[in-house]
Amino acid sequence: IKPLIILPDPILRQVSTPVETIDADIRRLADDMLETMYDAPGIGLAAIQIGVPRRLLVLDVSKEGEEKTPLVFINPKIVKSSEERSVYEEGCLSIPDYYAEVERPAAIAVEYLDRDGKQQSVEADGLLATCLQHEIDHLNGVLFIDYISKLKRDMVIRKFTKAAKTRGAKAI
Ligand SMILES: O=C(O)C[C@@H](Cc1ccccc1)[C@H](O)SCc1ccccc1
Ligand SMILES: [Zn+2]
Repeated sequence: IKPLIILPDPILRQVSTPVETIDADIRRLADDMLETMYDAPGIGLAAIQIGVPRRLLVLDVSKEGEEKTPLVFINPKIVKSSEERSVYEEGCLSIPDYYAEVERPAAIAVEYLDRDGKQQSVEADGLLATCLQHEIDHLNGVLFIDYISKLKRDMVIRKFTKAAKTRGAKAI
């Protein structure tokens, strides 16, 4: 289980670089990310959220009590987005306990490499489409609070900046 990077850490704003070779190290990183995600608990996690600026994300949108379906997306690319849009109340493991409604394309097509380095493509809608777009945003240094009003975003950043100071103080 790896420590999560929390707002306002500037690492979250980095653009992650493509994965060159899919080897045992990348597969171990993906497994570490899945373990960290399940522990949070969350339904998605991008490598940057544990401080690794690589274009790799994991997700599992299976429901409670259902068979787990962990998915690994390497160098994902959105190749199609529907005109139709949907709204979800989103959260983020890097912005704990803050939720806001975000509107995104309702359906997308994504091309990516799987954990064996095999080229894959998937058509997604519903929560999978929302989660995939949320995670791919992370790979580009974009956070879901970038879709809310500037007023609200500045309030959230101010709140987390203050908390970071007190957290730092406590550490001392
Ligand atoms: O990337 C993350 O921080 C994990 C996100 C993924 C996510 C955000 C919004 C909508 C869907 C997925 C979540 O914090 S995981 C926690 C969670 C679980 C169910 C629904 C919403 C958020
Ligand atoms: Zn997030």
